[in-house]
Amino acid sequence: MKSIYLTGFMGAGKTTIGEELGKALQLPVYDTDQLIESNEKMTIKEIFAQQGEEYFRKLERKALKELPVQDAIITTGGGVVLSGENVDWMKQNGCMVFLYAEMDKVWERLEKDQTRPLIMQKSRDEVAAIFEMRLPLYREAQLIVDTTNLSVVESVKSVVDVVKSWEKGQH
Ligand SMILES: Nc1ncnc2c1ncn2[C@@H]1O[C@H](COP(=O)(O)OP(=O)(O)O)[C@@H](O)[C@H]1O
Ligand SMILES: O=C(O)C1=C[C@@H](OP(=O)(O)O)[C@@H](O)[C@H](O)C1
Ligand SMILES: [Mg+2]
Repeated sequence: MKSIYLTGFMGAGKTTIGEELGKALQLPVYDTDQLIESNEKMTIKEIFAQQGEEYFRKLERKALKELPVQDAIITTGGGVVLSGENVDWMKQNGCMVFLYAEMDKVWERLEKDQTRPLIMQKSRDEVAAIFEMRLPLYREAQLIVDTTNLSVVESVKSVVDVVKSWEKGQH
């Protein structure tokens, strides 16, 4: 089976839902941010601070391509869609899923977060502008799941359902 790529804005729950999805489908889970942090021996926050966002995006493009395109769950960072090359890669090699959560929900979860450089010290309006700018990029996904009012368990179930029916249509 083709790998499942979870995409969506920061705080949508990609990393959390991906872990549980891996257990449900008995597939290994890889998170691009975690791969980058372990390769670089630095946190995402340190990479942004010391090397800048452009450098991080280069590492992100490389990490995405190193991960298996078969039989895996890949959880991505929210900005992976900023590269059209990444979007093409996910859609051509696997199944790109957009985990949507409303801006209010995202803000509630991340307002106090100190690990995400693009959220830290930003106002709600500034984060909302990034959110709006990215929405059309996430909508490129083959599948969309609205997790705004779902628990992690319910989100996993929804992703399993939509992916299973998508797979049937592939044959
Ligand atoms: N469905 C959910 N319900 C409640 N909290 C959630 C849900 N999904 C994620 N969270 C919480 O939101 C925060 C961000 O989740 P995370 O998985 O890191 O998101 P992402 O990888 O998309 O940025 C975490 O604290 C996580 O526990
Ligand atoms: O949206 C973004 O540009 C980013 C999202 C983060 O991942 P999460 O979406 O898992 O928070 C991480 O890759 C980095 O801080 C940049
Ligand atoms: Mg994450």
